[in-house]
Amino acid sequence: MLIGKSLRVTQILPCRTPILSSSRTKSTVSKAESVFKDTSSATFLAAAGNVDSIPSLNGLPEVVVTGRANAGKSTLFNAVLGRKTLLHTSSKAGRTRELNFYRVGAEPGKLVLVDAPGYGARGKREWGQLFDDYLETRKQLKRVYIVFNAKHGLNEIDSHMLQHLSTFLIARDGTQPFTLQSVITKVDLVPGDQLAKTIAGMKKEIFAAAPLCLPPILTSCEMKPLFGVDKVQKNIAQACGLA
Ligand SMILES: Nc1nc2c(ncn2[C@@H]2O[C@H](COP(=O)(O)OP(=O)(O)OP(=O)(O)O)[C@@H](O)[C@H]2O)c(=O)[nH]1
Ligand SMILES: [Mg+2]
Repeated sequence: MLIGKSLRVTQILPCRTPILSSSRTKSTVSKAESVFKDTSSATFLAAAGNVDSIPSLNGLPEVVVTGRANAGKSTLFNAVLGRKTLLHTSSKAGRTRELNFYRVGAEPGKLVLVDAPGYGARGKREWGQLFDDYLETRKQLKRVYIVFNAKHGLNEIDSHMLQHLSTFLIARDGTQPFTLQSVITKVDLVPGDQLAKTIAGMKKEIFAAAPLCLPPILTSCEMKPLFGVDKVQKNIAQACGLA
């Protein structure tokens, strides 16, 4: 509990920061930018539909994304990679059906992004089992990103997922095998005058369900320029020990 509180305090935006302002600074972002700079080298490596087909990939540091179907997971990782169509996206929920592994950087690579099928009404039980098997066995996993759609907020299934993920966060020996980071995407779909209240409500629900979850990064992959994607890049690089 204490760990969660201290992490939260250090990451919350200063109260005078407008909710959609960019706090980007050259010195803090540059290392992370260099990790994702060579957009053309990002490569699809493998897909896994069951635990036996999860590739080993030489232990490169890895992060995975989860969230309700159609929350914008694949779109977010495309934006992080600086690509439009490397990951398949769709306006219909249920597009991603396997764990898909993408290498960042030229061979041998700097880190691996893993896209996952969504949960919820359009999810499938076997996808949930695959995700749990992955979490339980993946030694190089550094951080799980859980994505919420700003327009839809959290529902009961999201809260259950946060509670479920929390059970993986502290190992029996007291160490933390990986961390959990929330991301709120599609902020462009919430009217400006409702955004602060919407985000405050979502934060409350996230922390109620998962006190150890890191406070949300706000993003939009529709705004031009992209909003918050540089923060996600930096966050991934840090989680992987590269910034
Ligand atoms: N307005 C808006 N639409 C977005 C944003 N991000 C994604 N979308 C749209 O949301 C829809 C779903 O995006 P995906 O990235 O396929 O969502 P997903 O979570 O990977 O979905 P599944 O693989 O089906 O679980 C697509 O039509 C995207 O264009 C955003 O920031 N703003
Ligand atoms: Mg997807």
